[in-house]
Amino acid sequence: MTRVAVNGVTGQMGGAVIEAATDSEVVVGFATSDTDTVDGVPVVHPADAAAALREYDVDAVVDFAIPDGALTVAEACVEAGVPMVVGTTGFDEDGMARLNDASDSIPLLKAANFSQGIQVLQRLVREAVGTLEDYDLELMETHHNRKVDAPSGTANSILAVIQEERDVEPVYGREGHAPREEDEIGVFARRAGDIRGEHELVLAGNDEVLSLSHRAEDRGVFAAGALDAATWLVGRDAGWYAFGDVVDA
Ligand SMILES: NC(=O)C1=CN([C@@H]2O[C@H](COP(=O)(O)OP(=O)(O)OC[C@H]3O[C@@H](n4cnc5c(N)ncnc54)[C@H](OP(=O)(O)O)[C@@H]3O)[C@@H](O)[C@H]2O)C=CC1
Ligand SMILES: O=C(O)C1=N[C@H](C(=O)O)C[C@H](O)C1
Repeated sequence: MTRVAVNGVTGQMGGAVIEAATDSEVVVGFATSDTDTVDGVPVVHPADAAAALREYDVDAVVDFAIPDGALTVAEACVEAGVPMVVGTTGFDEDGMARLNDASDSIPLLKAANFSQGIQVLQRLVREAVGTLEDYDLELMETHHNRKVDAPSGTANSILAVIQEERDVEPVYGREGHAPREEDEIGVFARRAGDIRGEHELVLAGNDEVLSLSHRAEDRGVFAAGALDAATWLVGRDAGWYAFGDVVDA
């Protein structure tokens, strides 16, 4: 059984990871709030993460927190020589560079979305955008009202795939007199209720519309994917890995 530490253990995804851990064992969690345990899992402050990784003999860290917290724990993973699965989204350029630096020393796998459906959606997006070359593109995502980053990490990763196929400029919402330019892609983020995560790419020609969409119905899908990634990552060489490496394995 993989011995896992969960960063962001007091959060929505932290709880989902504890619940999904049947083939692995969550032995410790990290969070800043003054909480001793979550579902029987001891909670340690991220500042003490390196010592805890050793004390609890952790095989891999699964992270769903905030960028600053993820970076603190990435540095602890480097210090303790423990692989890390990063699920947190919303890193800036400097944060991404620091994760990259960490991956020089430890195996680090980062994914904006740990569902298998999104992996397939990314392939379909590439094919559709590459084939329907002159169709207008619009990208939409919807999440729960507690999500802090926008657009979602998944929407940004879909946009990155699109931009590998086509030279389009994102326009983040429209207001007032805003006619559509030929080379633009509208990107829209909605926040409401407890929606787990919905993504849709619309490709519109003059007489037809193709819509590619995905809806996560339970956080357990992300938690299970991240735990699979953690088990897969143990024993790998230091480096940067993607969820596709796990799904294709
Ligand atoms: N890749 C994927 O498949 C998915 C990614 N996500 C991403 O995961 C992240 C978390 O989402 P969610 O669980 O909904 O968010 P929550 O707000 O519910 O949880 C965030 C957690 O981070 C903790 N935290 C805050 N500051 C720090 C810190 N400095 N160090 C360590 N932990 C800290 C919080 O606890 P405390 O305040 O006690 O420190 C809390 O436990 C988001 O970036 C989200 O986009 C979400 C779902 C799927
Ligand atoms: O915050 C969330 O909830 C989610 N975040 C990820 C993202 O930003 O893409 C993945 C998923 O959509 C849920």
